[in-house]
Amino acid sequence: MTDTDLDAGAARARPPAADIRIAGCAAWLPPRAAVADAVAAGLCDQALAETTGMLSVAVVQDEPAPEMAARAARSALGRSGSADVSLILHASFFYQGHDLWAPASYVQRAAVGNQCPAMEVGQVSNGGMAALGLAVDHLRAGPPAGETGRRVLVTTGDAFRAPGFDRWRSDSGTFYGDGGTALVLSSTEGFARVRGLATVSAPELEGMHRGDDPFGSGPFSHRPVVDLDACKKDFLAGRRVTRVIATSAAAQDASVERALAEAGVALTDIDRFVLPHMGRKRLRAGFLTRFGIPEERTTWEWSRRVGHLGAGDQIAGFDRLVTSGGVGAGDLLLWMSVGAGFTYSCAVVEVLERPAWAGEAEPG
Ligand SMILES: CCC(=O)NCCNC(=O)CCNC(=O)[C@H](O)C(C)(C)COP(=O)(O)O
Repeated sequence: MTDTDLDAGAARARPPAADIRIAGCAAWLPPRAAVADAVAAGLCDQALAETTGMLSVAVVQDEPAPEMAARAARSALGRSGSADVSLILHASFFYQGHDLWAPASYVQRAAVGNQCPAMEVGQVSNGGMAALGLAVDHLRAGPPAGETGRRVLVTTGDAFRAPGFDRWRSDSGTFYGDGGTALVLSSTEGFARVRGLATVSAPELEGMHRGDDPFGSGPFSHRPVVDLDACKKDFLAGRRVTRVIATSAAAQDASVERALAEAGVALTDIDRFVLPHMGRKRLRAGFLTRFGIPEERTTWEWSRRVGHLGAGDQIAGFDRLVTSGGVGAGDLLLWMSVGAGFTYSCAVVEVLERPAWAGEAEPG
């Protein structure tokens, strides 16, 4: 794909979002493990810890990933005032607890108990935003005859457990946390609304997360622990990293431009930024410096204590801002996301009112 194609893609801005609302949100996060303790235990390198600026990550003991998602879903549905949904989308990207099984159906049985379609969305770290995009398109299609409106439940859930994953070293520059998140979207009512949303792909970068590995015969057939640095080293060996960064930046810029255009706002109109839970070096390189975003206008002070929740960073960050009372009526939020592939999503969310349950967040 050439930049020209990307430009053409950027030019094909979607029609303005119908009035798609956010009716509920929640996150279920386990207790935190301090980075300093991981360094002291030799699990994490001191120098890397310093460049990331991370202070802790959420580490689950026993709960499976889909159970954390179901707990968040029950909370979000309760906050939304109804368990009525016409579609369930569950996004994740690591092991969900069984080799061949339907985690979205687990979430549906455990948290909803209805018969609507329930399916999984896989777009690695962009999975939550990809599910949001599919939900918005589903809601824009309008309710079937005789119905006044529709609602969609989006959940995410990941637990980055050993031995297959090393939350400190599998993807250096990003420390991984465990947790579940949930978002309830509605075509009729809610405390916030999606003003714009865009996703742009750069498939020429997909090799970065497989490197020179041949396709395997089963999980972990090349190495016992995920090692994204090894794949990235192979991928970059045959390429100019400046070209890789330029391709990545062009697609990310297109997603931001399209979302802002759909919302009819400028970057300078944004009040708060909900960003991926990467370490500070990556956050600066990919977001803060590139887009001139002040750190204090982001969720960093909180996300540096949570870690990268797989597909759930943006929903978790939004939930944090709402439940902590950090946002109110009229605030414009920009949700920004990137996933291996690569795919880049961006959403403009306007807070219409502070919901009655806002301010429930526990400290930290
Ligand atoms: C695998 C989980 C996932 O989907 N993560 C999101 C995609 N990964 C990233 O954005 C990682 C950070 N960025 C990159 O790797 C860039 O593309 C670079 C520019 C290739 C190298 O960045 P660095 O390793 O130096 O931080």
